[in-house]
Amino acid sequence: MRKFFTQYKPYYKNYKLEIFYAFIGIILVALATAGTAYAIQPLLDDIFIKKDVNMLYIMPIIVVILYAAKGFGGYIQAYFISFIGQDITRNVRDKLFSHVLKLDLVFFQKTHGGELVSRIINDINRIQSAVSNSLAELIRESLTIIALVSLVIYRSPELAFYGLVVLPLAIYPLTRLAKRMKKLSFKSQESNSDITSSLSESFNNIEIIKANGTEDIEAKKFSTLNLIFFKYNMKAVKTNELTSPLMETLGAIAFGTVILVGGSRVVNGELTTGEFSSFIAALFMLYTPIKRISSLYNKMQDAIAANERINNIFAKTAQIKSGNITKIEDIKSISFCNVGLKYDDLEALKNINLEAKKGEIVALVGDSGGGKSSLINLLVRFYDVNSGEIKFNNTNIKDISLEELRKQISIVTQRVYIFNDTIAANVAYGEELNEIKVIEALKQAHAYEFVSNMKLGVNTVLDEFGTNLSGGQRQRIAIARALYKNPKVLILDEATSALDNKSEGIISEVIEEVSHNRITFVIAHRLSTIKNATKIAVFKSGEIVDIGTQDELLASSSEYQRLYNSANL
Ligand SMILES: Nc1ncnc2c1ncn2[C@@H]1O[C@H](COP(=O)(O)OP(=O)(O)OP(=O)(O)O)[C@@H](O)[C@H]1O
Repeated sequence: MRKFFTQYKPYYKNYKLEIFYAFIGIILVALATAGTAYAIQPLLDDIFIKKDVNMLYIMPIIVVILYAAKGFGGYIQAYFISFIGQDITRNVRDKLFSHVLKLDLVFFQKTHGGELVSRIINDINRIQSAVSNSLAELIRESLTIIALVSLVIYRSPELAFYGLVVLPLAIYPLTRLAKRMKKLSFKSQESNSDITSSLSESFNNIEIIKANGTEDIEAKKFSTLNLIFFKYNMKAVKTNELTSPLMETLGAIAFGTVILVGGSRVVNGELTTGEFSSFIAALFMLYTPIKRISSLYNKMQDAIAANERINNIFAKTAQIKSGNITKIEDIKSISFCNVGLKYDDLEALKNINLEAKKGEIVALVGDSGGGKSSLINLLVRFYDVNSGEIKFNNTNIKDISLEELRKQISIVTQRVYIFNDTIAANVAYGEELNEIKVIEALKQAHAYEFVSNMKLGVNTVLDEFGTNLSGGQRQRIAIARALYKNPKVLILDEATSALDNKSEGIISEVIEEVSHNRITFVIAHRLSTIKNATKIAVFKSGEIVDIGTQDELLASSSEYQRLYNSANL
């Protein structure tokens, strides 16, 4: 628990004023609570026994003041404490999201999106009450305990001893319960993120689920996870709720002893009824904050477990480090020199040697799994080479800053990413929006004709999946987006494979038209897309087996002939 608060201590520095106000609230509540117990003595002794009429008028006013002070204190404390908690979690959530976004692509491939959502939303929510409400309650209840214990001792040190002696006995079972709570909280949180993952997977794959009629199977899978979650939660409830009966039983033992000892003092006339009643009231009141603190301690375990999960993500760092070169004026050539790439144990690329010059279209072809996309992964540094090097002009790719590298490269993949925004905003994504430039890019991508026929033109709003466009149109919007930033390197990875012949023909034309002032890489299964490539690299099992123009390869490469013949079946 100390580790938890040490971690969040720096945040509290930003809330000095809020903490001050909250503290005033806390003190008001603690003093008013002890004051209420204190007031019982004059109430009984002065009004009921001594029949003091003045007190009859003073006491109601005192009671109202005490309760009003307690209510007001509670209100300002609740407001400022919530403010601190909400603001800290807002900051941590921002920090975690931007940290996650900067992690390597491999992290996202290995971590389920739903799990990340669960950590950023649910786990951080769990921390919220710990850094604010629970901490404040802890302080408030501790102060209340101090005030009430002082009163109890002041009333009768002997009775106080009998009333409080059982408390140390509670420490061992309470710490056992807390340990168990932490374990269960961890499991419940893991199980919660399994549920979120399962949900996001189902919604992302809804088409395939419906097409295969697997709704019931998916619902059953979900139900199993949901049941596990329920069981962990119930185990946690069972553990947490044990605190209360444990404390009540111990409290009752203490109470019984006090009645026995204190009662006989009253009978003997050593203690007034008022003093005894005030003592009993304070003792009663004392057990409530003690009970609350022990259950708070259990709740804190939930936050500590959530915090560990969050810290696990904060501890992850990107392995792909940015270089120092922040500006590349021109890219005249890109060369792969003896490049090798491994994904864990799988050797995806071996001894790759390839050069692409400005103005060239370099096509990458070969069987599925041959390593073409892996080469592109290296070019945008989604992964780093395991051997050899990639050079931009004469500079190692690792020396260029990631921001600059990715600014100079545009990539169009088979899957088109559309944002729920206007066509113009989709084309200018990540750059400043300039309508003239948008239209220019759309024209280059042969997309302006259909866009200008739409009622709102470039201001037409697209939905997230671009469902109001055809496949070929979506693809051309993606190409326009790629061209908008006027990249020095253009990559088209299977950009034509989902298109009909006419759309594919248009895109082949586009590729040729836009390739003059840059380096273009094209991956295509349809060899017609790349017939005009300057050179074609033929991939097989992670190696380039042949390089040449279409005509050269048709004449000399058996692998290319095989691909060509099977593509033209
Ligand atoms: N992120 C990854 N993690 C682990 N293995 C991968 C990853 N990406 C690709 N692979 C593996 O590396 C090998 C090369 O894959 P790659 O995607 O580069 O082939 P490709 O030629 O682009 O195939 P396709 O034409 O089907 O897209 C394959 O065996 C593939 O399973």
